[in-house]
Amino acid sequence: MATSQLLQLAQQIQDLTSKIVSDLSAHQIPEPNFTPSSTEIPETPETAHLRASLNDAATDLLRLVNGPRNDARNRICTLYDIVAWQAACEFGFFDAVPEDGGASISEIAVRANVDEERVGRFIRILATDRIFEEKEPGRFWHTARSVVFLRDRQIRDAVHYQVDEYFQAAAQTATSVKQTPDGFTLEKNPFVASHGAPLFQYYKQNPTLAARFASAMAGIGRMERQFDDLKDSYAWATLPKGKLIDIGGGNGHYAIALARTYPNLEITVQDSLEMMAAASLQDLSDLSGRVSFMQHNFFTAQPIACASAYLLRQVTHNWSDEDCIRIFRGIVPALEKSAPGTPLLVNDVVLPRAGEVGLYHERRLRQIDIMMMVALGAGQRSEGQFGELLRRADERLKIVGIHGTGNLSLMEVHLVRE
Ligand SMILES: C[S@@+](CC[C@H](N)C(=O)[O-])C[C@H]1O[C@@H](n2cnc3c(N)ncnc32)[C@H](O)[C@@H]1O
Repeated sequence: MATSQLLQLAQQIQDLTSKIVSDLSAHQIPEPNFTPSSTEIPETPETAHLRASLNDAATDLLRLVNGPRNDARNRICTLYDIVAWQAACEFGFFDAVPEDGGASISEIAVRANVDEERVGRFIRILATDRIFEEKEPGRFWHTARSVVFLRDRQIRDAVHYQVDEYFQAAAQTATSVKQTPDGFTLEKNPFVASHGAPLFQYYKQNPTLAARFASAMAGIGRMERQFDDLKDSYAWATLPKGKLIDIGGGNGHYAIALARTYPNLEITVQDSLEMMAAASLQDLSDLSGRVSFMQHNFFTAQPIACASAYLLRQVTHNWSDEDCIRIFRGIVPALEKSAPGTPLLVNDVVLPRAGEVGLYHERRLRQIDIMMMVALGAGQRSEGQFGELLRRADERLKIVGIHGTGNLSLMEVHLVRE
């Protein structure tokens, strides 16, 4: 066993990498590489766990070897990596390079409608992160790390909305903290300081950006294994007859995926008029009407009673405690009219206690917590905080189970009647 901490970390990296390689080999899956034809390591709970441990070990090794000053220099300059991402998304660099065969800076500049000088600078910093490769001077090819954004619009949108409206908002954070000594709210937060309106109102005013946001939500879900986690974390196939109501379901991408996986499910997706417009662009002909859409404001009483279940996916983290209480209360009358034990399923991050999970995993959860603070003056919550909000909404609302193994948990809440 290695005696130095650096060698111990290197040994952990060796052991974890050997496990990954042997698992790939056992399943006859090729190792990933940087070429566009490379496949990714499949997303399973086991690979997610190995990856998190490897990230913890490799990042600690780099932190120690780089040292605090060198590491700080690298970190503060990631801001300029984001600037290059912003240009690449905004001006379509990913589409400007064909999948087979490269493109010169001048060709990319024409397609992107940006001058060659700036295109070259932006694309060269991306290439230092293996996003594009300059195989010949002035000529770039896709890599595995760039071609994904050419092939997958939703994944690109997931990057684009972050480096655009969210990045602008994030820059206002410290200023906004000084202006709000009592804390952030939906009306007073960095996003509002930057864009002049709360997030969902801003999207109401900008339908194109609203459609990009809906597409980004689907993309983010597929950047992790969120659908698989949702699919596997509840016995959807055994839900009794009746509608599953996906409250704040966006353009219905999760409802559609669930309905395609579970032929027993009939789902109504509720959201704003703008999201209904984005939803109507999708081809649902294979679902025989099992997914329907209705406009509904979740701050008003739930209009569908006697459902098989109610789902709130990635909704609560957008709202303050008081607003979450209003959302929960809106569902209570419908739960009262539904069969006893009808679940309210809250699918969101449940923050871990200190030391409960590795730093890599906790950091990813806390990044979203800060994102919610910046964008909505809201945040993620622990199990205790959720329990307290539910109790304040209605004493009878109780968490009866917490399911799932991924970043998001599925809390099963019942209206417990004596
Ligand atoms: C973070 S997104 C989550 C969407 C979807 N559930 C998912 O998991 O991808 C939050 C959703 O809440 C919707 N929303 C915001 N305010 C709402 C309201 N008052 N009534 C209904 N939906 C609302 C937004 O339009 C958005 O689609």
